[in-house]
Amino acid sequence: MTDIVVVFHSGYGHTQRMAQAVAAGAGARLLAIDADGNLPPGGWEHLKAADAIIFGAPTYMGSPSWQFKKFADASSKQWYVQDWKDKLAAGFTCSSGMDGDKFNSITAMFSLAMQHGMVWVSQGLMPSQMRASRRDDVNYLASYAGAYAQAPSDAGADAMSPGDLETARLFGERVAAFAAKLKT
Ligand SMILES: Cc1cc2nc3c(=O)[nH]c(=O)nc-3n(C[C@H](O)[C@H](O)[C@H](O)COP(=O)(O)O)c2cc1C
Repeated sequence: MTDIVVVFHSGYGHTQRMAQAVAAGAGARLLAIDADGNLPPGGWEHLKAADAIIFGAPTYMGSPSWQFKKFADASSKQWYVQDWKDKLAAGFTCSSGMDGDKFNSITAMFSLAMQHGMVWVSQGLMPSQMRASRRDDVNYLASYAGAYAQAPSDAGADAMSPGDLETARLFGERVAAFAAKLKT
């Protein structure tokens, strides 16, 4: 049995819906970074025990939200003792723009994972980029390094693209499949 944690921040609920979809696919537990950038009690212990940690944050001003960055900086304690070394890592983000500099958020998560000596899992889905492709197709945003979602800035979290949420679920499944392989 693998132990996978989705640790994420969400200001307005969009990334939270993504996190729920990733967790559903991975069979993971959710660990929310709060509005002050802190984990709930026991959060660091959960991360230490995990086989895989999936990072999630909204893209704000071209990078992960400051709350996620506070969490990342706080993980320097774990870095000192290499608590997360050889765990699987992966990342996802949501923003309003079709691009919106989401890649910068994923690379911030990638760099965090590399500093911790983790092993990065890519998105692993082919992009939906044909003329016949539709917005609600899986991986319509054509990401490779992590999972993307996009939600118009005047739309609530309830109006997210079903294709983006399915992309997130499949992404979680992929991380879980690798975690299971490493356990055998
Ligand atoms: C402070 C702030 C900065 C933002 N910067 C960006 C940005 O750089 N690119 C973008 O596409 N969307 C940007 N957005 C839009 C959010 O990424 C988008 O609304 C996202 O769905 C929010 O996720 P959340 O509900 O999990 O907080 C920004 C929103 C806020 C509040």
